[in-house]
Amino acid sequence: MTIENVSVNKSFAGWQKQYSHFAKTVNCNMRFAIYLPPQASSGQKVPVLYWLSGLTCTDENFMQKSAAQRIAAELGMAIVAPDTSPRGEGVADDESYDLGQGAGFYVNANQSPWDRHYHMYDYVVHELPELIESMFPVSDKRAIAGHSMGGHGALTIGMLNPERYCSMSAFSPISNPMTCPWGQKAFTAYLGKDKATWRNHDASELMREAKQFVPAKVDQGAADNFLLEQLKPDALLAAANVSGYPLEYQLHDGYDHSYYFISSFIEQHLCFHATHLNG
Ligand SMILES: N[C@@H](CCC(=O)N[C@@H](CSC=O)C(=O)NCC(=O)O)C(=O)O
Repeated sequence: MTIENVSVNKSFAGWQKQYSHFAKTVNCNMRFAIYLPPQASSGQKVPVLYWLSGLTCTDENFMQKSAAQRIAAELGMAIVAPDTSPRGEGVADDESYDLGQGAGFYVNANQSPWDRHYHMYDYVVHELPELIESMFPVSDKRAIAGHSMGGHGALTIGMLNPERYCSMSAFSPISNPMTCPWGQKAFTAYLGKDKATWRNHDASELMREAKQFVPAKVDQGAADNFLLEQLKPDALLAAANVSGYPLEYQLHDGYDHSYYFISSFIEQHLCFHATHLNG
């Protein structure tokens, strides 16, 4: 396996790096960012938080805007942020911001033309952790978190793979994609019309049926302009109520959908994950 280093910056006595590599699950080159805390330079294998970003993002948004590095350095936690879709000239795309490149939705597409590259679920769950755990001084203790489309990805991937993740969290997740415009558009394109397949990638559906409980934390801004039409946290809360899922949920007055919200509460999320990764 070869990976190409794209950038290196020292940050809080650790290292912020970007790499590019050919990923067989998505059949194209992918870029990811990794923050390695100082503990990783002294021979210690550190646990990893996988961060999934939202629509229009790359591997860079979270690393540049969340202010997570200082806390990750203190906690001794690596953070890995993959891109949000396959990319490149030969990769299918759409003119809109909410489909195609930058909008992979963390599923395995089974519909043409998306099925040639859009296997973000397999990339995030299997290929990327395998690479990270073989090339960097990290342990196989994993947590997963994300924002909006990435919050949907983190919650669904966490619940579908309870044995692989110690904890999961989300900011402003698309909580019930089967019933919102972003989700319906992406699922129709990538997964076709069969709603049984959609259900397997809908956090509210999975939470309602959950039998194994991956520790979960969700934060939502009350002034988020996507709240009612796209995010639907009430569906997730209702589902948690049915299954008895111990979901930690907080609604925050005045906060919107932006990284200003994420950077205000990222410390709480990293501490939540550290408790479960080190427990
Ligand atoms: N029309 C907007 C919508 C894109 C947007 O708000 N993206 C969010 C995630 S939304 C759900 O997945 C985001 O994180 N943007 C990047 C950022 O750095 O803030 C647009 O095209 O901007």
